[in-house]
Amino acid sequence: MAYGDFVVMRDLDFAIQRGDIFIIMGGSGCGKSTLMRHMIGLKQPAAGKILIAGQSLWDTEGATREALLRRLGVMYQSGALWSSLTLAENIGLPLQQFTALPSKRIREIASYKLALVGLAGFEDHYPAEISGGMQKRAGVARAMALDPEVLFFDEPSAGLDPVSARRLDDLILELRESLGTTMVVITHELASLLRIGTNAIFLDVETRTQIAQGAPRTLAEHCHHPRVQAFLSRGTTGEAQ
Ligand SMILES: Nc1ncnc2c1ncn2[C@@H]1O[C@H](COP(=O)(O)OP(=O)(O)OP(=O)(O)O)[C@@H](O)[C@H]1O
Repeated sequence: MAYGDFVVMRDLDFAIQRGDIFIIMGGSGCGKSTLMRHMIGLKQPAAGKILIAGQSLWDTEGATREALLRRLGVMYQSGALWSSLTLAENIGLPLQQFTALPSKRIREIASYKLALVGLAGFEDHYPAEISGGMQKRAGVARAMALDPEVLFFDEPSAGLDPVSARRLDDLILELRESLGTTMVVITHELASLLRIGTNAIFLDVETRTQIAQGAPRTLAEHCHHPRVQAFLSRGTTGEAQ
């Protein structure tokens, strides 16, 4: 992965299995967001391939590429909600854009998605009328609008109090359990990543490559690399920020 001549990371090689809660770990500026941008089709790798269900994302185009990208959903830090739209309208927007469903059906799907994230009855609220934790959950509902097989989260609990952050983790676990959605999560939150992560990679800013791979709890116990250990054994509020 590179920006011009600046190589952010090289020799990355990992696989995410269906149903994984896959954590992208590493210190500030190592390239976590950049990696996510590559995986969701926003940035092309300088070298190498990203395969989704065996198809190379950056070697496809047109309808094939669109179909691949439709399998992915993204929940950004802010939840990326439009403040001038109600929650139901926010969730309906991708459905309006990408399907030919009638508006009554779109409204029903929006209600269903809101119920999934514990926001039944909040269809006609505006984002500013609900709490930060609820906004994040509405953001998850929006990311789920088109029933993605893989859901990406960039620092989902940033800015949340510990109780709301834990509820968001519970939601990630529940959705994985009930819908089988694969989750890819960038997070610094140690308690969270140890609790929910089933697999992970650690990106090392010094060597500019991955230096550990595996379940976070296993890495915490068995990985002896000093920088991985330092990351996984710090207090719950991170020095690695
Ligand atoms: N658009 C860009 N152009 C040039 N360099 C960039 C660009 N975006 C990020 N970088 C650089 O690439 C490196 C990786 O950045 P990135 O944001 O992916 O890291 P990160 O691990 O997500 O960081 P953080 O944990 O602070 O969010 C950094 O050195 C950053 O300055």
